[in-house]
Formats: sequence, structure tokens, C-alpha cells
Amino acid sequence: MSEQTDRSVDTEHEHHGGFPVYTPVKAGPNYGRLVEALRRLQDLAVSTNPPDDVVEQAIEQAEALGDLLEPHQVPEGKSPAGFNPDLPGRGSLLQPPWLIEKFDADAVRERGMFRLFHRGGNNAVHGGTIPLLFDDLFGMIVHASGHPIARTGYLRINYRKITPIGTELVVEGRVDRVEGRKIFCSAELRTPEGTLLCDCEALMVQLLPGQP
Ligand SMILES: CCCCCCCCCCCCCCCC(=O)SCCNC(=O)CCNC(=O)[C@H](O)C(C)(C)COP(=O)(O)OP(=O)(O)OC[C@H]1O[C@@H](n2cnc3c(N)ncnc32)[C@H](O)[C@@H]1OP(=O)(O)O
Repeated sequence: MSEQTDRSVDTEHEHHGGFPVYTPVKAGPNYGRLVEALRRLQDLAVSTNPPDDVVEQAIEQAEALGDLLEPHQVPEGKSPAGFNPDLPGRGSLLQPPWLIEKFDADAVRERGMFRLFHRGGNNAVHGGTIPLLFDDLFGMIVHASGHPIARTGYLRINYRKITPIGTELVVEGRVDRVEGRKIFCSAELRTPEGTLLCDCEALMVQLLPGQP
């Protein structure tokens, strides 16, 4: 039985629905550099228009990189990607590369920038990227406040001001109240000076045993 499915290691497992037990995954000394190099590629992929001979070279190199990495695929929870809290975006390419600044029962705060590959219209952050930031934050808030794993029932976002790319920003949220399985949370995205850009309310619903 794999460590991930051996539920005897976590006697509270029933209270985490059907989720595997997640634990932080250590990254080697170069892993963060790899993720940042891939993010740079994502930035360039959305902001370049290379001639076809360069496109051909890029394809060859990208395919070679895929071939290099593919033999090292591991199940969910075994890669540092998303499971290393010390890396920007916890090492995940999906997440905006923000760093966790506070991870306490009363609040979770992250600081970072949106990248070029998060661009929506007219150089502002894409409106669909902001729920990604909030949703992930609420997952961490549920965890940090000691609740079993919960899934997002809803996110209600108010876009108050244009969210800029390449500028340091801060997001902070907390649990507001709990009613049975329902964990009501809120969070705000601000500039470091405190200007409110977006705020969000969320309902996180604690999973029942076996719920995926
Ligand atoms: C580094 C290593 C450590 C890392 C450290 C961080 C750890 C990080 C862990 C990650 C943890 C993952 C975090 C997942 C974050 C997502 O899950 S994002 C995925 C997006 N969400 C989903 O896909 C959820 C899909 N929906 C569902 O699965 C089900 O609808 C739910 C949410 C489980 C609820 O279903 P259910 O169990 O059948 O419950 P149901 O009876 O429908 O609802 C329960 C109550 O909530 C209410 N409710 C449910 N939905 C709504 C709604 N949309 N509006 C209003 N009320 C609602 C119901 O009315 C009901 O209220 P009461 O009648 O009890 O008063």
C-alpha cells in the first residue's frame, strides 16, 4: 500500500472526505529555478511572435524537455509542485507565484505579482485568474484554521479596481463563521499601500467521508 493510500497514518482521515493525506513535499535545491524557468517560458509564450525557424527550434527544445521530464512523473501529492509551501505558488505552475507570508488560524496572507501570462485585456490581470488566487487561498485558510478539507461551494468576487501585472500585491483572508459543515470565509486583494482591488466571499463545505 502506498503512503498516500495508507489511511492508518492519519486517524482523522474520515474527516477529510475522500482526499488523500497531503503533506509538504521537499524540493531539491534547483527545483525552484526549474519552475521559474518554466514561468519565464510561459511569459514568453504569450508575448512573442518568433519567425518560423525559431518556432521550429523552440518545438525541438520543448519536446526534448518534455522527454527529459516525462519518466519522472509521480502521483498527486508526490511532486513539490503545489506541495512545497516555501516556493512561490507552492512550486505550482498553475498558481500565481506568490509567497505565503502568514499561515495562522486567524488569517492567511500571501504576497506576490501576477505575471505576463496572467494578462487579460489592456495589460490588466485576466479576470479569471483572480478566482484562482482566492480559491487556493481559501483552501489554505481552511487548512490553517484547523478544519478538515472542504470544497468550494461558491466564490463571490467584487472587482473594485483594475489589478495590475508585474506589481507587488497582497492577499489576505480568514474564516468569518462556521455553521455545521459550512465554513464562510472572506479575503481581500490589495496593493501594499492598502488600496482595495478585489474582495471575495466564499462558502467552503466540509466534505463527508468518501466525498471526492
Ligand atoms: C503543502 C502541503 C499542505 C498544503 C496546505 C494546503 C492544503 C490545501 C488543501 C487543499 C484542499 C483542496 C481545496 C479544494 C478547493 C476546491 O474544492 S475547488 C473545486 C471547486 N469546487 C468543487 O468542485 C465543489 C463541487 N461541489 C461539490 O462537491 C458539492 O456540491 C459540495 C460542495 C461538496 C457540497 O455537496 P454536499 O456534500 O452534497 O452538500 P449539500 O448538502 O449540497 O450542501 C451542504 C450545505 O451547503 C450549502 N451549499 C452548498 N453549495 C452551496 C452554494 N453553492 N451556495 C449556497 N449554499 C450552498 C447547502 O445549501 C447546504 O446547506 P444546509 O442545508 O446544510 O444549511
